[in-house]
Amino acid sequence: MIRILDVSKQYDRETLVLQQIELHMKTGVMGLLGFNGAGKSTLLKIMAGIEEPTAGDVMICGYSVRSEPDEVRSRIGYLPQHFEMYPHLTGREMLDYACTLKGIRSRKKRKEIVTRLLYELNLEAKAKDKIKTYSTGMKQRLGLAQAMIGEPPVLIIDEPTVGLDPEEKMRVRKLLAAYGREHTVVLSTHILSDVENCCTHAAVLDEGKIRWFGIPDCKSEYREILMEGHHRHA
Ligand SMILES: Nc1ncnc2c1ncn2[C@@H]1O[C@H](COP(=O)(O)OP(=O)(O)OP(=O)(O)O)[C@@H](O)[C@H]1O
Repeated sequence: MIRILDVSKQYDRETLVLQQIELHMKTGVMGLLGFNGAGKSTLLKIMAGIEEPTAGDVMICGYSVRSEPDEVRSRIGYLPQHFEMYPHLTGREMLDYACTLKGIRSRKKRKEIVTRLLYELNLEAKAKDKIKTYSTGMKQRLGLAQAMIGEPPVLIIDEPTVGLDPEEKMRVRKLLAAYGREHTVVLSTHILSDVENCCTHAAVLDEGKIRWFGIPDCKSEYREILMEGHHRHA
C-alpha cells in the first residue's frame, strides 16, 4: 500500500530534515513517533503529496507521489496538523462540501456518507451548528471525518488525538484501528498510549532517521529509544 523509498528532505542548506527514509507498510495502522522537530509532519506531507522530497519517492497503492500525484490524491485521505475550516459552515455543510471536492456528485450519496461519518465521529448532535461554535476536539473529529470520505485505501493523519478528551481519544483510536483492518493508516503522535492502543506497527523517527520499526508492545525496545531521546532533547 505504502512504500517510502529512500526519501530525504532538505528545506535549507544546513538542515537535512529526513535522511534516506525507507519504510514499507501493508494494511494496518502505523504510528510515527518522535520528538518535536523530528520530521514526522514533513514525512506525512511528502506521503500526501503536499511537500516534494529532495530525493527518493513514495509509492501509494503503486503510484508515485512525484510523477502521478492525481492518482495518489484520489487514494488518500489526509488530515494535516493545522486544518483550516470554514467557520460559518455547519459540520454537515462542511462534510457535504468536502464530498463535492472529492467528486461525489450524487446528493443522495453525499447525504448517506455525511450521515454515517457524523455518527461514527459522534458529531450528530452538533451537525447543524456552525463550526465556529465547535470545541478543538470537535473540529479534530470533523477533520478526521473529511479525511475518511470515500473510504480511501490510505489514511494519513497528523496527530489524531490532539485536543480530544479521554473518551473521544478511545473512540478515535477504535475507529482508526477498525479502519486499519482493511486499509492502511499512518498517524503521527507524541503519545505512547495512542500507539499501544491502536497501532499494529510503530516507527521512531529521530533526527531525520528511522531509529526503530516494528510491532509495538510494552516490552518493545522503542520505549527505551524514546526515553534515551527524551533525555537528549531535555
Ligand atoms: N517549510 C519549512 N521550511 C523550513 N523548515 C521547516 C519547514 N517545515 C518544517 N521545517 C523544519 O523541519 C524540521 C521538522 O519539522 P516537522 O514539523 O516535520 O517535525 P515534527 O516531528 O512533525 O514536529 P512536531 O512534533 O513539533 O510537529 C523542524 O526543524 C522544522 O523547523
